[in-house]
Amino acid sequence: MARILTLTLNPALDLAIRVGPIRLGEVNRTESTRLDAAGKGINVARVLRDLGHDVTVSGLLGADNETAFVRAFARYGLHDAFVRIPGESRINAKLSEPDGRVTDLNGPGPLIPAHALDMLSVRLGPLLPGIEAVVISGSLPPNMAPAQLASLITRVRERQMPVWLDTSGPALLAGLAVRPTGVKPNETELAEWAGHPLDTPESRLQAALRLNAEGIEDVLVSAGAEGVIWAQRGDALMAESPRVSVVSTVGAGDTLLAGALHGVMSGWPRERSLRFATALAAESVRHIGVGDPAAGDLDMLQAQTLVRSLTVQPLTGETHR
Ligand SMILES: Nc1ncnc2c1ncn2[C@@H]1O[C@H](COP(=O)(O)OP(=O)(O)OP(=O)(O)O)[C@@H](O)[C@H]1O
Ligand SMILES: O=P(O)(O)OC[C@@]1(O)O[C@H](CO)[C@@H](O)[C@@H]1O
Repeated sequence: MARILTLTLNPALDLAIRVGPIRLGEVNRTESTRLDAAGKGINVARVLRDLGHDVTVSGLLGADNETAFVRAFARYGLHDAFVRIPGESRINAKLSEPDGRVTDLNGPGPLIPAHALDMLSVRLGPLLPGIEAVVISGSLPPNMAPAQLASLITRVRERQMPVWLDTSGPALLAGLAVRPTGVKPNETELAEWAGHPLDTPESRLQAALRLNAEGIEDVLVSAGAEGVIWAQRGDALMAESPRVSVVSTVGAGDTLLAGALHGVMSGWPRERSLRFATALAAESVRHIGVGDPAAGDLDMLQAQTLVRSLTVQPLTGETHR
């Protein structure tokens, strides 16, 4: 199994709230609430660890409310290489309604001190030589410039190490410009890069292929219940998700990325990796939290996941299914 590092620059405590149909402006009684150490890179790490990898988590963690994170790292078997910064990591509220609608209220996170990224570099220096893949996931702290993310990616790439990126907005644009090995935008995030809506599989495919052509080897575009496109060096596969009843989609994208990377690191054919990742992501939406590789019906979910090739005509980019 592989040694993998995930970086979460702006982790969060996720407050998952299950509630009946929300009545805005009124008192709503919730069905359940729970608070978990999260943030995209930490979620990815949990799934990879459950899949048997040796996973180190790093990034920038607020020292004042670190206890829940430290306990979670111990419980999940993750090596803690987070740099502590003053203040508290944010709390993100996730409201799940009975019809499957999920509303995310994500905080900005704490401001980071001027020397925080230097401290992170120092921390990562001795770690990186033993690492086989790096995942950088989630938003940036409010005072971290997208260019600083780009230089972090570049420094890791200079060590010939694969870097997978999952972020959004200006950070995604800056990250894409320096060509990580792989990216996992959802359709909204990719649309920001493309500059127009990507509401059909065809438009998502075209955008993914453009990224391949610009030098990003693996482009995994998630589109919720509509499934996933995985474009690799101009050759694309599409997976249709199995139907499941939705409790919370929070962490589905992280589960998908972890499942795909697991396939890559295990040397599986891409079709197998995509089927596995898509089924595991569907498993995750049935409950709060990331996907569980030990779920008893994962094989059945995989059998219900349709993967097909999208045959690409190189010059026009026209597709035939
Ligand atoms: N309703 C659903 N039914 C089945 N599978 C789903 C559903 N919603 C999401 N998934 C699976 O999870 C994957 C990731 O979901 P989505 O596109 O919402 O990612 P995301 O926006 O990055 O999520 P997040 O940032 O909350 O982790 C989808 O491509 C799909 O495989
Ligand atoms: O605000 P960001 O960093 O973009 O996303 C943070 C977040 O929504 O992503 C995870 C789900 O993917 C959650 O655990 C977490 O709250």
